[in-house]
Amino acid sequence: MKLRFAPSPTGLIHVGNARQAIANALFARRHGGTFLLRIDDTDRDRSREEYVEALRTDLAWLGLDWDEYVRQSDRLDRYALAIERLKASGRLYPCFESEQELAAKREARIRMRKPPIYDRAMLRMTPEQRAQAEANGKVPYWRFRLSDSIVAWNDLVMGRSQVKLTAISDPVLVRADGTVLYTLASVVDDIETGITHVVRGEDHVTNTGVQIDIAQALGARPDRFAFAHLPLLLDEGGGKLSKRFDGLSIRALRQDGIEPEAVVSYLARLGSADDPAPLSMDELAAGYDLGRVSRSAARFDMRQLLALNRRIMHQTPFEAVRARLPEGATEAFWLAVRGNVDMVSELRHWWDVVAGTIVPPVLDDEGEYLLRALALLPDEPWDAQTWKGWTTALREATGRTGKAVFHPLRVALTGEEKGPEMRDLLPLMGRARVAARLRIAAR
Ligand SMILES: Nc1ncnc2c1ncn2[C@@H]1O[C@H](COP(=O)(O)OP(=O)(O)OP(=O)(O)O)[C@@H](O)[C@H]1O
Repeated sequence: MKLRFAPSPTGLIHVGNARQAIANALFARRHGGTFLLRIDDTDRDRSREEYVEALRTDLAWLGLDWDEYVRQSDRLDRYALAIERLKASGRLYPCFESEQELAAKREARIRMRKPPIYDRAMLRMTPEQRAQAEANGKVPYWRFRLSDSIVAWNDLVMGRSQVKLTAISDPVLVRADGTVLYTLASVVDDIETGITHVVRGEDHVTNTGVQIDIAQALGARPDRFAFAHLPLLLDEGGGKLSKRFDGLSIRALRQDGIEPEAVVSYLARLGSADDPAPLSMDELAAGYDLGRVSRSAARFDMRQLLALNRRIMHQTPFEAVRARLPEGATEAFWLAVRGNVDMVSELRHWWDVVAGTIVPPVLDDEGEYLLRALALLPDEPWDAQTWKGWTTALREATGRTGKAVFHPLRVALTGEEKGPEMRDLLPLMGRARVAARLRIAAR
């Protein structure tokens, strides 16, 4: 078994693209198959080297290792052979119509209530007419003559699927400048690199019908590939994701401080019969089943991702995050705060609370209480019992109970209404810092 993820390097990959990469990687891992990363860079105008690097980095960050790596731009000679073969069998035919001519024909067909597909006029061109066109300086581009048939397959996600080829224009596979289009390059690669399962987005369903036809024209058996089309992922407003707006790019999530395990766990199960849970790649792969993926579009929900991220951080040991913590942060700090933040990037604030400077609020009505608290502040050394001892003494001295005891202290010392246990924060702050903040807040 062999699978591939085949992105075009035309922008930063987003969560929708990543969902396909994860589906391929997990399916391959589940069945002991091979996972190939293929860079579909035949479109020279839109492909950029920096995006090739970016997608390798982003996939590696997600923990998706590939067993093989292929670039379409390295395989142009293979496509040239396939082009010759299709020309020789008469399946590729030269075309000379300009964009304007095609647009005019389309409009005419719409007026005549005919489907606006290519009319195959060039297929009926005589050799003399072709010679005449070339003598006039025209260079042909090449279309593939589709079969007059319905192509059907058992989709591993969508179930029985079919594409009626007579309802589609014969696709252009070679441009006038001789460069090959993705539609052909992809088939040649899938055949020659031994791909068995093509798992990709629903946007490719029509392509699949066409590509099965091309594969057969190149000598492949009709059942050469198994197909799975996953529904597209939409943004929170139900809009389309795009590589050109990088709000939901993998890069942006990484820079925001989200854990890769959270992204993978979330995307692996989003829009499936299984609830997202914080699981390792092996655990996810063990139960991965394309049959459990829903057939309708799924929406990306940042709150769900953050909830998962929080759960993952809660389980993460100090050593695993150490390098990403603020400089000087200790294990005690990590254990105190990890259950109270959605992302590692929020830790900066809590590090300032315990080891740096914050601007504590002035608590107008609590001045007297805070000064009492200052007077009762125990001497160091401090430990996890210090908070209890201090607040018990305060309760007895002031007659206060419940929230009225703790809340003014929390706000004065952290500047926040909520947060990690004060019991854990207090020893990290130390007496001098606590005393200074009480004085400021009491003013
Ligand atoms: N919103 C989406 N949800 C799920 N999968 C998607 C989404 N958009 C693209 N894909 C899938 O991502 C994979 C990589 O495709 P590709 O690199 O062509 O992405 P693309 O976002 O469509 O980019 P481009 O605009 O450059 O064509 C394909 O399997 C494609 O079906």
